[in-house]
Amino acid sequence: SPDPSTPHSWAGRVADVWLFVSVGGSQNLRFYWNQYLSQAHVLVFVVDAADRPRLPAARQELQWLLAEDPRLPLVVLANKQDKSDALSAAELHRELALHTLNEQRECFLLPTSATHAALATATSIRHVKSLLV
Ligand SMILES: Nc1nc2c(ncn2[C@@H]2O[C@H](COP(=O)(O)OP(=O)(O)OP(=O)(O)O)[C@@H](O)[C@H]2O)c(=O)[nH]1
Repeated sequence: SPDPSTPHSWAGRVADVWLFVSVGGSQNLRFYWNQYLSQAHVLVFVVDAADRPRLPAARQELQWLLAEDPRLPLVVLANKQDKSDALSAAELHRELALHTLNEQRECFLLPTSATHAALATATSIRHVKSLLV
């Protein structure tokens, strides 16, 4: 059985458990988003990079969320990269105005795809999730 006096004890590892909470993006759920922020260690914001008409709304929602916590690290996933009309990570960086974030904020922007075909690739959204938690 694990020795609780060692730094690698089972008891120590319990404290490292991560909880990944996926909160829906539909309009009626956005009201609750900020309630998760106070206990969050990182915000993962998944954007449909192929849905150009809704990018201004995504930018606004993201900026509102970030205003709640100036230090919360941010990971933006530029999802649906399998679609030919998807914006690249660089284009999404511009559309979401990520250059306007304060310099203390850690921000990572990653191209992802959540399709079955992408599961085996480096940009699989599942791969990114396993890197994070
Ligand atoms: N082509 C493609 N379709 C995707 C990808 N990710 C999600 N979809 C599709 O997009 C649609 C919406 O996906 P959801 O996962 O329900 O979207 P969501 O925004 O997480 O939904 P909520 O959690 O309710 O906000 C579904 O039909 C998915 O199959 C992707 O990377 N590529």
